[in-house]
Amino acid sequence: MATILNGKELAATLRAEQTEEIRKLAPLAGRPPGLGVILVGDDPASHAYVKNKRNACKEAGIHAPEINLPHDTTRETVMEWVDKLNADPRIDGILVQLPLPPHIPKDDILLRIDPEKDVDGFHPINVGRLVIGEDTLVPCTPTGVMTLLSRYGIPVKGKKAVVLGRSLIVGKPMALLLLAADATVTICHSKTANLSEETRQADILVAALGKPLMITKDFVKKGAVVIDVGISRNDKGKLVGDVDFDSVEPIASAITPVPGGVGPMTIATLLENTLKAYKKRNHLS
Ligand SMILES: NC(=O)C1=CN([C@@H]2O[C@H](COP(=O)(O)OP(=O)(O)OC[C@H]3O[C@@H](n4cnc5c(N)ncnc54)[C@H](OP(=O)(O)O)[C@@H]3O)[C@@H](O)[C@H]2O)C=CC1
Ligand SMILES: Nc1nc(=O)c2c([nH]1)NC[C@@H]1CN(c3ccc(C(=O)N[C@@H](CCC(=O)O)C(=O)O)cc3)C=[N+]21
Repeated sequence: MATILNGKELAATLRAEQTEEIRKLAPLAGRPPGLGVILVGDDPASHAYVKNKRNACKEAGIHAPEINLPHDTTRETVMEWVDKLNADPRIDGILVQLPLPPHIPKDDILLRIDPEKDVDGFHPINVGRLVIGEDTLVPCTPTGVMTLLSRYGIPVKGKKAVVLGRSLIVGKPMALLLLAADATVTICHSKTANLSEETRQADILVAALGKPLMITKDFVKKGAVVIDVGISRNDKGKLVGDVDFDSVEPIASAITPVPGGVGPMTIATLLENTLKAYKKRNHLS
């Protein structure tokens, strides 16, 4: 019987802490924190994420204007909106929802965001700072995973961690954070020769593939900690992760559910990063 790592519950606890902190800081700064969100097109998964963010910001007292742009918006228009949010003194964080439509080059947009407002941690300056080991804004999902591990008292130092996936948004920063926490880290991807041979070595296994239920018990060492980042919808429209929870849970020592695991921690961390940028910009401790 594995410990279920309840991200939903922990995220609610973190949000309560954030709400309290914002209540104390807003009078000192003369305004609440601000998070500007740019959403291009009408990808339903993106809208669901934005809706959850909206509710979390409202609850915590974060000013969170949303810029909804049609699918056929030009690169220049998105750039102009980024410039406006960069220049807006009430805005501490900027999030451009990914994926962008194919005609808008993602790298150009991410490069335009002021690194001090880059609450997603995707700007090359912030990626570089993370690699160097400087304190900076770090991508929300992997940071949320580290918070989940630490709040549940799961040791990372000296453990063998295997990360499945190497994206900018999850896999790569996840591997860097585990490395910074003194794990021995292996990163696997679609060209990895023998995936289950690698994953069966893992004390901590993080799946961020986007392949529904691919990770069965055959990929998992007994007693491993299993973190499921994947979010897909099955044919009934239900959310499922990359991990086959029913087969893996009996042999794992701890495991995250989907939904209710990593997803809510991503949103709690987005608020945390917004708070971090707000405090820095206002010279509050
Ligand atoms: N819970 C949350 O808060 C979040 C969840 N997600 C979810 O996490 C998942 C991953 O997202 P993201 O990182 O953006 O996805 P990407 O598609 O950008 O990356 C997927 C990675 O998995 C690798 N991969 C795919 N198939 C296989 C395979 N069969 N064997 C080995 N490696 C494979 C790819 O390898 P290669 O590089 O070789 O192509 C790639 O590195 C998605 O389900 C997404 O919805 C994402 C962000 C936040
Ligand atoms: N610039 C940018 N930054 C991101 O961080 C980013 C992004 N673009 N694009 C899309 C992915 C995906 N992502 C999710 C975060 C939380 C949930 C989440 O809260 N999930 C809930 C359930 C949500 C529901 O019920 O629909 C859960 O897992 O329990 C889902 C998905 C962030 N991403």
